Amino acid sequence: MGTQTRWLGARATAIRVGSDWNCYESTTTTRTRRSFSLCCRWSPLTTLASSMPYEKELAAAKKAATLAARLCQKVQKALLQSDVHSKSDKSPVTVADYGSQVLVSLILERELPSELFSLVAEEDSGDLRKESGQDTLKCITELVNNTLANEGSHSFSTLTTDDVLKAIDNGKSEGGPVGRHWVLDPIDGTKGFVRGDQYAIALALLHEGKVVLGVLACPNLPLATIGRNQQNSSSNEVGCVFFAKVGDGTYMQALDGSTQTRVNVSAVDNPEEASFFESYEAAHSSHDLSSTIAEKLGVKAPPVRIDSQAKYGALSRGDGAIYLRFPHKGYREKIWDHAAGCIVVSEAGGIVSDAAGNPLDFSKGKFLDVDTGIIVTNQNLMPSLLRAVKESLNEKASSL
Ligand SMILES: Nc1ncnc2c1ncn2[C@@H]1O[C@H](COP(=O)(O)OS(=O)(=O)O)[C@@H](OP(=O)(O)O)[C@H]1O
Ligand SMILES: [Mg+2]
Repeated sequence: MGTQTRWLGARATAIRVGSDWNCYESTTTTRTRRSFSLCCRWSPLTTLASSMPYEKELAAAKKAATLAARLCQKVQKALLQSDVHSKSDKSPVTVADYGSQVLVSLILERELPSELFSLVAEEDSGDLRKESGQDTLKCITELVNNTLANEGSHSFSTLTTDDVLKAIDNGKSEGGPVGRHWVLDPIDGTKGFVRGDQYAIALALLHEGKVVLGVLACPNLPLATIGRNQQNSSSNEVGCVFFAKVGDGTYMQALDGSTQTRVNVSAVDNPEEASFFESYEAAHSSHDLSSTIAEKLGVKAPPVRIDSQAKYGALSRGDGAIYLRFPHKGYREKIWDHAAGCIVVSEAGGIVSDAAGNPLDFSKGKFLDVDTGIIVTNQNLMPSLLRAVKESLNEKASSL
């Protein structure tokens, strides 16, 4: 099928590529692509479905994150200490972090060919371009080629090391308030990944500074539940994908592709019945402060500590009702550590805010300017949680 064009008036053009109609709005300064749904009166129903807002983008993001998760699973199984390299900030980074970023970058570009592609991602190719990085680069290239071949992605010819470097460097975008930007943490919770614990492939799309879709692939997260009720669960199956797009709710399915189920945050309104998540690593979030807040609020259960945005996924399906994150002074949160988790929780009915109750602002580039910390809970508990946070922070400040 060829490309067809229809003029919709002075400012808009609908272009059909294959079976999809897309709407392009022209202004004097920009030409932005918009999803095209009910206004497309001549579209057949099948076309209408595929042009629902962000539908194609969500399908591409799920495909990319799932394939990246396969690669990560393979590496985590085989992980030996010698596979762990050190970035300049000394955090462990493995071939899987890079490999995951390559796959997501290639798949998004391949699946959404008409997009102006912008990706804000955690890894860069600097270390791999050095003499000392050549063996790692070869290893990543082989890993990505094997993953693509095993998953039957015949549409990719064998990648060279240069293709791999280019795909990694696709992630150099700075983001910002204008246009569309994909946001990727190829392995969120690298320390958990290296430890054999929880991690996530976290992918989100920003449109005009707002998160409009998010996918969290959590290869080690139990399908049933984690935390307080885990011991009652009958299934040992692990591997979940959470996904959400704006206005459409949050869904979860097994990483191996079971039917999707809609999920909702816990409706608990009594803090005594609530449990809370926090970072596994005390260096990433003050466990002391969380425990003061939880005590003030009346939470009885001990904290559930898991790595990565798997915390947002677990909270979106009601495994726990609260997530507290208080990084130590001077740390600046990155958008890729929260964008996907944020929409997964908010579309499931939860609230994500900074410690002062302000929504997170993803429009400022790579960093989030958060006031003190990030708190997540349901609508019922948020007012009392905000009070407990405020009191605890005041007490902490006056004790210094
Ligand atoms: N000092 C400090 N303070 C706060 N946060 C930090 C800090 N250092 C790192 N990070 C970021 O934390 C990401 C890991 O997520 P979590 O903190 O939720 O998980 S963990 O339990 O601590 O592993 C982790 O994500 P990845 O780097 O993708 O693993 C970091 O972006
Ligand atoms: Mg991260």
